[in-house]
Amino acid sequence: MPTVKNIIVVASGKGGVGKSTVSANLAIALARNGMKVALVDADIYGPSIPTMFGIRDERPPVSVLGDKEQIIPIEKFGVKIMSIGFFTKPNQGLIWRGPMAANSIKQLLETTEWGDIDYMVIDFPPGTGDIQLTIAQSLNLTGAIIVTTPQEIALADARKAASMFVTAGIEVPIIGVVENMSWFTPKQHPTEKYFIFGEGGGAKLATEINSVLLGQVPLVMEVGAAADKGMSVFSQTEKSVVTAFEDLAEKVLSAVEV
Ligand SMILES: Nc1ncnc2c1ncn2[C@@H]1O[C@H](COP(=O)(O)OP(=O)(O)OP(=O)(O)O)[C@@H](O)[C@H]1O
Repeated sequence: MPTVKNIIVVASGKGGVGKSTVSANLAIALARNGMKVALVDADIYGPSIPTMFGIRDERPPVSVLGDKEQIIPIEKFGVKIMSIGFFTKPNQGLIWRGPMAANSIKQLLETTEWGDIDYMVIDFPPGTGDIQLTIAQSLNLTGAIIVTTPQEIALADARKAASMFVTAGIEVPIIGVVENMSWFTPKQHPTEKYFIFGEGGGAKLATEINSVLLGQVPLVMEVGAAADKGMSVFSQTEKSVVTAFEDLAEKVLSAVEV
């Protein structure tokens, strides 16, 4: 993909820790900074990006140039989006084996007409399977962001995901760790923080893997509601999450220059 300057993968060990939420809102935040941004949903067995962007029923058009067919990504909130979810029936899971799934992602990336892109964010499936390995080995990745909740069981899996990137032959720099669902602040008690999943886990992981903590995203009910309705968190009244993603984008912009 010669027109794509930087490819950043967002990975986690455990599922459900907020990897897609971080991928989606990081992409939107980078676009709000004037960057040309693409978002690839590589979470092939549970693609949630189309729902999060409210584009689940859309089908990307195909452009034909001579004998070459290219898929045009769907654009929303300033981000060019591609997902295997556009090509599957809702409620129907994929039952592909790893190599087939990995190849379909590769093909999807190669046949999409991206245009000039400053940052491509790839939302990885959780864990360290064939898809992650194939993408890490075949694309020239700029770096990886590890998402975790502060909970020890999430951290244990996040360590494994991080170790994949430092394995010989893969060697993708880890840009940093994002701790999601860091605390909960009830509306009635705006000065209080409840550390539901524990405290300091993201920072601990960052130190262990010789990296940095890029940010902490609080647990906010509207985040889940916005995802279900296909709304950006940036349209919310709850500013703590907006600030968290703006800060994250700033850190990524200074760590990975265009
Ligand atoms: N900070 C947050 N506050 C409230 N809800 C959140 C937050 N982050 C994520 N969620 C919600 O938690 C659920 C899981 O998030 P998400 O889909 O981003 O996780 P994931 O790690 O990508 O999961 P998987 O890879 O297993 O599909 C979603 O319903 C999402 O809206």
